[in-house]
Amino acid sequence: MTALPAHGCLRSLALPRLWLRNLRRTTSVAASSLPDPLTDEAPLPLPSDDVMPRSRPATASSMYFPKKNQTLELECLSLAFKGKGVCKVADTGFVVMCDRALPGERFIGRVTRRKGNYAEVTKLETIAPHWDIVEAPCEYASNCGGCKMQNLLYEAQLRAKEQQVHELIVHVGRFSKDDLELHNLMKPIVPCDVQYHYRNKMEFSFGSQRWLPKEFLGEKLNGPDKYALGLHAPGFFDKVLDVKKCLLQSDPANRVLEAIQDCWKDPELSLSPYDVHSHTGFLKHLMLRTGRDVETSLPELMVNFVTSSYEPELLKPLVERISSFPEVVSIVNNVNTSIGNTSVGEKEYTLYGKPTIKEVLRGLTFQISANSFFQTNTQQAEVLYKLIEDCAGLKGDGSEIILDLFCGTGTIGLTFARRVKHVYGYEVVPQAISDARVNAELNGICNTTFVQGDLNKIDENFGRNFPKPDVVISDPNRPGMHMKLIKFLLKLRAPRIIYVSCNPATCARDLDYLCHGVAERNIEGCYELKSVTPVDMFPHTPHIECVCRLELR
Ligand SMILES: C[S@@+](CC[C@H](N)C(=O)[O-])C[C@H]1O[C@@H](n2cnc3c(N)ncnc32)[C@H](O)[C@@H]1O
Repeated sequence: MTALPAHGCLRSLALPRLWLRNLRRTTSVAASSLPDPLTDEAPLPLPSDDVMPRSRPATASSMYFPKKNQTLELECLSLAFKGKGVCKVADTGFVVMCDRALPGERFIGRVTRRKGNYAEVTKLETIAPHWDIVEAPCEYASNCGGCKMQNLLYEAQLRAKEQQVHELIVHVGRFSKDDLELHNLMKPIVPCDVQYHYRNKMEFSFGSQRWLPKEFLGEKLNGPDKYALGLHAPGFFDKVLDVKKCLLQSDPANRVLEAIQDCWKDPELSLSPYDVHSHTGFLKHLMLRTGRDVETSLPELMVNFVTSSYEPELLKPLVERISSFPEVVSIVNNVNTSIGNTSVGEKEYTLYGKPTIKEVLRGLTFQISANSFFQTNTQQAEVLYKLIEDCAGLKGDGSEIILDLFCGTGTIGLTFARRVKHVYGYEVVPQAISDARVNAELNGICNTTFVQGDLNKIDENFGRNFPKPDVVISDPNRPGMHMKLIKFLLKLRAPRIIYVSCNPATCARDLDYLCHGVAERNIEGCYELKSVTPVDMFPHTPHIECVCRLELR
């Protein structure tokens, strides 16, 4: 594993700084459905999807505002969260955000939306390519919503991610630049050594409206040719880009995808994709999970068909075909009768083989069911967990208590269990908790307690069922921690918190609360931020993971 230099990359900080300046307390930024850390109820004043500009100093450019549909010549300066390019309108300095624009690129864009004091544009034509251009190896790269950065040199992707985290820690987390430099808080981003075929889980959608790239728009599609199995076209919930292969998943998973693509549209099978408008049709999603046979270390696959009703006879031809692949050890059917787009079924049926697959992480064996959370990049999860363990600084004498918040299937806590006295894990998904208990048993670990519960709804009794922890691991999903949990942690005063985050914006906000408090609520922070290490878990995508170490002051 090699690490890149931390700050050799901050070549375009000036512009993002402008639009991040007033972000932290804004309420008028892009709509967010996040829980509110301030009021416990209202939405959080932080954008979840985008980190958007709110106010800029009055300059000549602030007098300028482009009209909807206007075409502009633009230059991309940096990447913002979710991989959108932060761009400047030539001559005015006005800021626009553009999907798929990359730093250094000059292009013509059309204004699609005005939002507060900035605009969103769609790229029409590149005038001069971005710095660090490379050829994207995937044939779908320019149209697929999955990997937006495949044509950006990997080192440049890392620099952009590192820069984003740095910006958010300074401007949302309110850690001064001097503090950061002084204490050398910001660690270099940890790259991902394997940049393709790293995902152990992919979820494809069946769609009745195949999405066609611009160049094929004139083509007339009839009957099953209109159907698609693949990834949603960016910005469309109802249009699906038909894909035969995805370079992010394993080779066996690609062989299964190809086999299903080969036959599912055959009219003789009478299979129909679910239509999200009319709410008719059968096939909703195809989830492919790759695990490992613990004896042979060879890949083993779970195929999960998500359907709108339980009709195993309809799935039989597909099941027969894919069960002939030696790697396929589990075929399940999640039946979801709701009109929503979720892949979790109200009921799950095993159509072939076992209901679960296994994977090995940090020397432990984990059982994974169709709907349980498991780190999606197993190889990089090894790196992530090692980093978490290093940050936790365990004594290793079996005396310490660990509180593992948002524990999923218990993977982090379980990998610590042999070195500590006891692990207490909390998680909202009941199936993940039962998997965590099975995982403890599977590995002969007896010093863990996993409890199902919603950490957004804790009350004053929370904390009575476990002793004061020496180390808290908190690994929330994208909305970050609820204010109730932040208040609890500030009262608990555990000596160390390791905050693991997949959303650097909410991470920076929560670090701010834990360290600086919330003045308007009379809440005092009591932690000191010791380090922030970005980790690239998902090359070619805008996602960034961070591991942060906090010590009680
Ligand atoms: C990023 S995952 C981390 C899982 C685990 N730490 C791991 O490394 O595999 C976040 C977990 O938080 C759980 N979660 C989300 N909201 C929650 C809530 N309000 N209360 C408790 N758990 C929650 C999710 O189900 C998911 O398992």
